[in-house]
Amino acid sequence: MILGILKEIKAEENRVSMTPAGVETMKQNGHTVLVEKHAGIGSGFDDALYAAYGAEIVDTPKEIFGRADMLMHVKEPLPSEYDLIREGQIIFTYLHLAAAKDLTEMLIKKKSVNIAYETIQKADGSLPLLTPMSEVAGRMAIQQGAKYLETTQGGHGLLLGGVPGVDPGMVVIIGGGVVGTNAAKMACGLGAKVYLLDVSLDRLRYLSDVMPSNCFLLIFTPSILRDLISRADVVVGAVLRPGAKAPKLATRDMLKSMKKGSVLVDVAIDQGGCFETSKPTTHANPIYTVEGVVHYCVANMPGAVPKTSTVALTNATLPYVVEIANKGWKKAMKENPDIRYGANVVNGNVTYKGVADAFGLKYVPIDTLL
Ligand SMILES: NC(=O)C1=CN([C@@H]2O[C@H](COP(=O)(O)OP(=O)(O)OC[C@H]3O[C@@H](n4cnc5c(N)ncnc54)[C@H](O)[C@@H]3O)[C@@H](O)[C@H]2O)C=CC1
Ligand SMILES: CC(=O)C(=O)O
Ligand SMILES: [Mg+2]
Repeated sequence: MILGILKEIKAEENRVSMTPAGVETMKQNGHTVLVEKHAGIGSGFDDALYAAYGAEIVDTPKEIFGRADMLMHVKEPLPSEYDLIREGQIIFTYLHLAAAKDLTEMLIKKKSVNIAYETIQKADGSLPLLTPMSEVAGRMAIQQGAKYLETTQGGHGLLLGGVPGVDPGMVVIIGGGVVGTNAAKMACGLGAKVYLLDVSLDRLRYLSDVMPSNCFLLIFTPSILRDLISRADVVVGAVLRPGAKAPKLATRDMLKSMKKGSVLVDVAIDQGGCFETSKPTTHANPIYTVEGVVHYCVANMPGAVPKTSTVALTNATLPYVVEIANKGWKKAMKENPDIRYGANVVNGNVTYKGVADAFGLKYVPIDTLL
C-alpha cells in the first residue's frame, strides 16, 4: 500500500502522524511511505532523517492525495484539502465528527473511508489512540490553568500550589478518565486541593486507591458541581461519551458564581466542550473571558508539545496502521473489532452511531459494509 504522511496545517500544530522509526516499520512490512516536505520539522525530524529511514519526500499535499491509498494526519482535514480527497481513499486521523457537521457532510460526499483515531476501542472499553494524547492534554491542562491564574495572564493572581503559610488553590476536574486522572496527578503534585468528579462509582473506587490524599473523589451531580465551581480557582472539563457530543455540564449561571479571574480549561472542547460558554480556540489565540472567567479551549493541546506528543502518538497508532496497510481496511475491520469501532464515515455512510445521532443522519452499522 502507498501511505501518505501529510504536513499538519492547523494553527500552531507541530505534531506529525508518523516518526521516522514508524516509517522504517512500514517499509519492513513492504509499504511505500510518502512524507510531505518539512512534515516532521516541528517534532524534531528533518526530511533527511525520514529519507534515511526509507521515506520518499514529496513536495506538495496534492501529490500525496493523488498517490496515497491511505492518508495519515494528526488533525482533521481542513477546507484547503477537501477537493483533494479521492473516493475510496483511507483517511486515518483524529476526526471528532460529532462536533463537526460540515466536515461530516463533506466526508459523506467524498465517499472516502474515514477511520477516526479517537473511536478505535478495545474490548475493555479503553480508547488506545486517544489515551496518549489525553495523557498529554490532562497534564498540560494544569500547566495552562496555573499559568492563566497569574495576573499578568488575566488571572486573579494565585500560585496554584501555594507556599508554606498560604493556602494552595482549588482545582475541580469534571471527568475522571485519562485526561482527568492525569490532570489530577499534576495538580496534586503541585500541592493544590483537588476535587475529581465522575459519574462512575467504580472509577472513583479505583482512583481512591491510587490518588494522593489531596485528591477528593466525588460522584458528579449538578448540585455538587454548582457548589464546587463557586469556590474553584481552576476547573478542567474532561468528560467523554465516546464519539458523541460532550454534555454541557457547567452552565453560564454557574459561571456567574465563580471568582473573577479563575480559569476554565475545557479539554473536552474537541467533542464540543462541557461548559455552556466554551468555543474552540487555537494556540495562536488560546483564551477569552466570559463573566470574568478565563476560558482556555484549545482543541489540539498536544500540538504545542510535539516532541512528546508525536512519539507518544506513533507508539499507539503504528500497530493499527500496520494492520490496516497489510490487510486492507475491510479485512482489518473484519478481523479486529478495535478497528471496526474506528469506522466513522465509510463510502458515503455514517457508520458511527454517536456521529449519526449528533446530526440526525442515518446510521449504517459498519458490519453491513464488510
Ligand atoms: N483538547 C485537546 O487537545 C484534547 C482533548 N481530548 C478530549 O478530552 C476528553 C476526555 O478524554 P479522556 O479522558 O481520554 O476520556 P475517558 O473516556 O478516559 O474519560 C472520560 C470520563 O468522563 C466520565 N464522564 C462521562 N460523562 C460524565 C459526566 N456527565 N460527569 C462526569 N464525568 C463523566 C466518564 O465516566 C469517564 O471516566 C475527550 O473529549 C477527548 O477527545 C483528549 C486529548 C486532547
Ligand atoms: C485528541 C486530539 O484531538 C488531539 O490530540 O488533538
Ligand atoms: Mg482535539
